Amino acid sequence: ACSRTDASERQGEQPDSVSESDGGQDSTGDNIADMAEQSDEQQNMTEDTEQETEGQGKEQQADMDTKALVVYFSCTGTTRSLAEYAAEVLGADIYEIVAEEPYTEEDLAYYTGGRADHEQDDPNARPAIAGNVEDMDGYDTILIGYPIWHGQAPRIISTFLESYDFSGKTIVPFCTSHSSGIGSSAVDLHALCPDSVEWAEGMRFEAGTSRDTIEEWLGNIGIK
Ligand SMILES: Cc1cc2nc3c(=O)[nH]c(=O)nc-3n(C[C@H](O)[C@H](O)[C@H](O)COP(=O)(O)O)c2cc1C
Repeated sequence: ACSRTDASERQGEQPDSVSESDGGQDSTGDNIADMAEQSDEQQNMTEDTEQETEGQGKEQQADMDTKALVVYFSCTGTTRSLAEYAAEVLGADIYEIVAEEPYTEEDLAYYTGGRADHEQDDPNARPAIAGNVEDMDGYDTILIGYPIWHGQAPRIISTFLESYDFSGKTIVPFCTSHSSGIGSSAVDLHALCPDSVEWAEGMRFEAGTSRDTIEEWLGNIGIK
């Protein structure tokens, strides 16, 4: 399931539409070294666009300066698809949270007293992450996607949120689940970040949610 090998193998399997988006090919935790290069490209594009729209109002200009990063954790690919759609729609970079110790199928079998069950039972569990986001300062909007595990975000999301300084940034949580709603899973993450973080309301999607639905959601919450 969630292994590093799987993650690197997957790179070759991604649809063309994903590799066209800025940073869409960065699906592994280890493989974001070229993000800085991509961000330069994106910066140039932003400047060009700004010149074209000069005089159309400051508010619009402010929107264009926003740089988003789509972060996700996904063991069986459900959340990944949605994260890829979001990155595509926003032209954003994408970063996969990869566990240092990959989750095996056995680890993920819930209600068996396995690894995932244990972690979710312990609010202080902080599974280690392999790799990191190199230039978190360069992003002002962070989308974070996760599967619901026993009504909550997987504890590795807590590890991620405690690993960076998100002061002054906007965080947009979204999740997938078998049937549960988002519940308190997103709001429970707020305490892990500084008060100056602006949290968007979290959103739960079902497996197989379309790109159009993701695009509509991003429009509705005003980040697209
Ligand atoms: C350990 C574990 C706990 C889960 N707990 C719930 C749950 O409480 N409610 C629910 O609807 N689905 C639950 N699921 C199902 C996942 O939320 C769902 O399959 C999700 O879409 C998987 O996302 P992924 O493919 O991106 O990993 C759980 C799955 C695992 C592995």
